Amino acid sequence: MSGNQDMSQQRRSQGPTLRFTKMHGLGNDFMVVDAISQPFRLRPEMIRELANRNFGIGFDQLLVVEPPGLPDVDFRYRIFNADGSEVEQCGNGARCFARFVRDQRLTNKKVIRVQTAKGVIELRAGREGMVTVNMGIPEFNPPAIPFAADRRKDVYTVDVDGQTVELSAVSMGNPHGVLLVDNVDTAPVETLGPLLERHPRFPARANIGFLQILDRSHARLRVFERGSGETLACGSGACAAVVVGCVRGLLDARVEVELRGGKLVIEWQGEGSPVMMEGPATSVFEGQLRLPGDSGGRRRKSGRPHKQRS
Ligand SMILES: N[C@@H](CCC[C@H](N)C(=O)O)C(=O)O
Repeated sequence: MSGNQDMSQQRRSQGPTLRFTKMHGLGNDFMVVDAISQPFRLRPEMIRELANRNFGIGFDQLLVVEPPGLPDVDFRYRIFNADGSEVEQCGNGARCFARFVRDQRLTNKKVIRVQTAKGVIELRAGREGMVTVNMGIPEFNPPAIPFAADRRKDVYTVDVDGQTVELSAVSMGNPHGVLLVDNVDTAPVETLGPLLERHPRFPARANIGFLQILDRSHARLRVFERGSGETLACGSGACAAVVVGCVRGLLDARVEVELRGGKLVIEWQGEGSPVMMEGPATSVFEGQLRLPGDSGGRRRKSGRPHKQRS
């Protein structure tokens, strides 16, 4: 067999090539895949391998762009956590999604409607890489979050690890628990975060936010994300935290939220209104990888720096 034949046989057994873009919103990082112009299907164990920061590409979430399944919608937006679980919402990802579909010329619209697992959200591309997302109306009804409680309350007491903590629960399309803390730098994110993420009162698990209020329009936040661990920023977590702060009478309608990776502006006019989130979306590089022909073996990856467009 010649060297060329040898190589092409090896390529076939290694499977197809997948193009992707690495992006982030305030350090919450993503692998973004266009599943409109290339075939795409990954099993959870392969997503876990790709998310691995040592042996894979490394990301908090995988975002997949698909054709819409509804009228009057531009795309379908699918989100997978680093642990391979598919979820309903990702705010920082939504801003990157808007930038990606415009950079890749999948649309030239400035206002983009996307179908998520929990309804339609609207993304508005602004200047200098900024994107505003209408994140929808928050849901406080316990079964809809889902959170185990016999009636809705602004604050619940939860027993965890031999102690009682107070938290608020809300869905931004995905489930969130929010705890008020005096200082995010010393908050027990690494210890309470994973315990509350998997607490039996959150039957679908939850993202756990630790909120420090500075004044009525400024807050700091750290989030231990369901299925990904603590991230540098969580967009839906920032929305959940502001909504909780408003409901508890501690925050005004427009709040600047400082996360470990940077700042988001969140606006909420109160019950029955949608939450608006504004922040940046950044492309880091484009790459391609060869998927294994059969299952989850190691893969080669290559990347080239991405030219930023604002
Ligand atoms: N980083 C995201 C949230 C991603 C999904 C989340 N981990 C979940 O499981 O619900 C954001 O910016 O909102």
